Amino acid sequence: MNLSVVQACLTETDLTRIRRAAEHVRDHDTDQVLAGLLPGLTADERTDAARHLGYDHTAVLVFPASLDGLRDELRGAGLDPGPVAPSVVVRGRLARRYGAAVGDSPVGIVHVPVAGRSVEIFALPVPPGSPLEAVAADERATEHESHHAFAVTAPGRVIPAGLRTLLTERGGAVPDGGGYNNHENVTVLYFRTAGHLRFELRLPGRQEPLPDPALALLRVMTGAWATQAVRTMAELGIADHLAGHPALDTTALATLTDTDPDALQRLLRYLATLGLVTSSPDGTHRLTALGEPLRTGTEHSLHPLALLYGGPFYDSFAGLPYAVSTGQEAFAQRFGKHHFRHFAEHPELGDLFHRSMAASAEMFTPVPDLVDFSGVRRVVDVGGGNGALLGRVLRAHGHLDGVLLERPEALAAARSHLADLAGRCTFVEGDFTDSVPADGDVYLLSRVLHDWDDERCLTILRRCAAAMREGSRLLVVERLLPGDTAAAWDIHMLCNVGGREREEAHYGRLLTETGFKPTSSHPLPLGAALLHAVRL
Ligand SMILES: C[S@@+](CC[C@H](N)C(=O)[O-])C[C@H]1O[C@@H](n2cnc3c(N)ncnc32)[C@H](O)[C@@H]1O
Repeated sequence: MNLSVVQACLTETDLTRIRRAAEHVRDHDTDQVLAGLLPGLTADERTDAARHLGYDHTAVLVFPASLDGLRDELRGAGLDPGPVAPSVVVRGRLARRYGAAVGDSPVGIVHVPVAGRSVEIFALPVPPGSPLEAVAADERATEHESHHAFAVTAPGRVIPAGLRTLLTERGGAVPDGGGYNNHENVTVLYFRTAGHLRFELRLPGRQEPLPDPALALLRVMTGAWATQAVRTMAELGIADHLAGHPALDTTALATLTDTDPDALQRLLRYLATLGLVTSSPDGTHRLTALGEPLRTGTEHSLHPLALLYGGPFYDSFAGLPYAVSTGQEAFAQRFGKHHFRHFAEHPELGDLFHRSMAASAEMFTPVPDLVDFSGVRRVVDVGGGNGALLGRVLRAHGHLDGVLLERPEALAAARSHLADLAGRCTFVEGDFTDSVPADGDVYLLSRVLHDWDDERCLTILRRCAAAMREGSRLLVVERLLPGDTAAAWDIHMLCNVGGREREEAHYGRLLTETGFKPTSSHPLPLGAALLHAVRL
């Protein structure tokens, strides 16, 4: 009987890959590994993350002729390997990738300590001449199993959940499976990065697995269903009914809303998954904090926005591919004209638009205190809408008077909103691309420039500059890129309005080119900012 055993026989290529992994572990700290994997994270975000997780190991899959003698060979290469154990996870992944080719081949796992961390070596035995040589060649080329691993040090669920959100939503990592390992009492979660690298998060104890990426994508894909469910909730006045009658059951709500009880029950079940209502086991429903702004008549009600985004702007959003292909707004293609003209011809839509703009007027709250209005007599609001901003400024500073320039159809809403300021406010019907009222000390341009392309913005700003005295001030309110909110509204501008959201520096260039000096900026609620400029 031949008692000789096949020796491990690591190839020079695999030994080099192991040495490289060891060098990486030795030469990189947590921040550097995070930066390499997720370049989208800011330095501050990496620093925050590194408070709760540490770079733990780097893994590499190698292909010795046999698992026997593997530790000796690694010792011969100057490493100090621990015992070889079977790896069920990597074996399973290889079997799924290569099917029968992997057959019953075992996969070993051995840890080699390096500088307080380790290299995790997976070994799939590939005897000379075996069909697994093709698997080895493919895996060496693709490095599917190579990854870096971080150990989360924070206990509990709150910080691990926050880390997962940071890595996926800010870092762009995509969840790639994982599970609970009861031998080590750790939950291992795998991720892929935009650059096709893999990493692993080792969390203490048993943690909820991340949603399957396909499920997460389905949730994104069906966002239109959520928009329509919210619009239906708004149209039926469900928030008002639930707020007015605590603990309504479906039958009672169906009577109040004149709806089919079964269909209403199904809508409420979906709205509950969106977090807008909660339903008790006794069959009654309640409004949640998220659903609360859908009530009508409250100070910052979002009810009109739910109707606008679920109504005309929803119809035109179906034309987003057209807008992206042509750079033209889809609203005009869908309704035959620019939205300001379309709304002017449909007063009920115009009214809805102005009430919708007022719905986000919360962003104006700090403005009266952020600006020094001493020495100011007149404030001119250019394209002032229903006067939500001008009204706030005039009510906070009794010595000011105001002028509001608007399109004719918008002035009625402004007159009604500013009725209490009648003696102090003048309403001017006009077109800001023709001229702007003179004789103001401070000019407001709130959410106007984002409606237009650069060329039209330059015209509007030139008309302002022409009307303004040297040294008078211009205040611009806009959402600023970069930022998730501005990125979303930028697509809305592209598709529905024909304008765009911009970075602060972009507004700076437009202002400088038209005779202004940008001086400062302040963040406002709802992702907006107040930009100050002086007329030179
Ligand atoms: C997005 S709204 C902003 C309204 C208001 N400033 C605010 O922040 O709530 C833009 C406003 O510009 C007005 N507008 C559009 N074209 C205009 C024009 N050519 N001349 C004057 N106002 C115009 C619209 O009627 C609309 O009220």
